[in-house]
Amino acid sequence: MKADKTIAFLGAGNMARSIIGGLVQQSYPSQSIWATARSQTTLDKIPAQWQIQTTSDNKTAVQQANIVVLAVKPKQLKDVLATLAPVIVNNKPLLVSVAAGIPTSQIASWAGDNSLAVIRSMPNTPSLVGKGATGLYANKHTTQADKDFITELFATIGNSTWVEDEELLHAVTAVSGSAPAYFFLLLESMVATAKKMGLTEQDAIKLASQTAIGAGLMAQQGEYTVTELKQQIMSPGGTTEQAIQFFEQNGFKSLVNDAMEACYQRSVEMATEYK
Ligand SMILES: NC(=O)C1=CN([C@@H]2O[C@H](COP(=O)(O)OP(=O)(O)OC[C@H]3O[C@@H](n4cnc5c(N)ncnc54)[C@H](O)[C@@H]3O)[C@@H](O)[C@H]2O)C=CC1
Ligand SMILES: O=C(O)[C@@H]1CCC=N1
Repeated sequence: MKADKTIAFLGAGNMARSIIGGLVQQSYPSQSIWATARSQTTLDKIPAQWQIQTTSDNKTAVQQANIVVLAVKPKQLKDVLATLAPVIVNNKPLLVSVAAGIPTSQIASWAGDNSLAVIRSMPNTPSLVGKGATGLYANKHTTQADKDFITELFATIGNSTWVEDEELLHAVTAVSGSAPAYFFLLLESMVATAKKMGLTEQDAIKLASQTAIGAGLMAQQGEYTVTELKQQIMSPGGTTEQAIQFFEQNGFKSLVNDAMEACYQRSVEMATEYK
């Protein structure tokens, strides 16, 4: 990609570090990446070999930036933007929020100008290993060039999906933003049982995580539906059938549905919680 823009990440926490790590590994010029945090302890978690620019002063980072990635917690965003409003209104960087729930209109308003270009994203932590899945929405003040750059940016760390209706980002949060944790929960449970069955933790993780990667790749190929892929493993009278029947008869699908609905509803709530 044309790496000609300076990007400032405000809030160098888990999500920002996942995206930055992905960008650095894909050779985005490290001198064009800034990351901020209030404490030095947080900044120290950024690997020194990334050689990016760090500061505890958001204003210093924003002043250099063409793109400002808002990566603090949703409840911190209002105060962060209020303090930076004068420099944002003056420099008009493209704002890219990763914050769950908070609408683009709210972000522009907190930043002091309703006509600011704001892109709202919902990435996920596998961005760190180049396998991120990101949902994107652009407000009407964003140019096609802004959208193209952000598409390319997220393409360096995985794939991305634009939605035309901002409300759909709540669903993206339930399907991919929060979802690595669902798979980690499943792996955690599988590894615990594998250990009871006699495997070492290391072998169990090696087997189960490779299985997760393989299943994901097959689903992504799209040659068969996920239902067909599931059925291909279920030999009649065999072992898989026992496990799948147990899952399905004991409410697995409704459990997944209810968990995702809870995630979605929390995202909706967060849209108004921090006004
Ligand atoms: N963790 C995840 O998997 C995902 C997180 N998100 C969103 O990313 C955002 C950040 O989440 P995490 O990285 O998980 O949280 P985090 O707590 O790891 O990171 C937030 C960082 O912001 C820093 N910070 C707090 N106040 C600040 C200020 N005034 N100026 C500069 N830095 C400040 C904190 O030191 C902290 O390191 C949230 O808005 C969340 O909704 C979105 C998608 C996935
Ligand atoms: O749990 C959260 O609120 C954030 C948003 C998506 C993933 N983590």
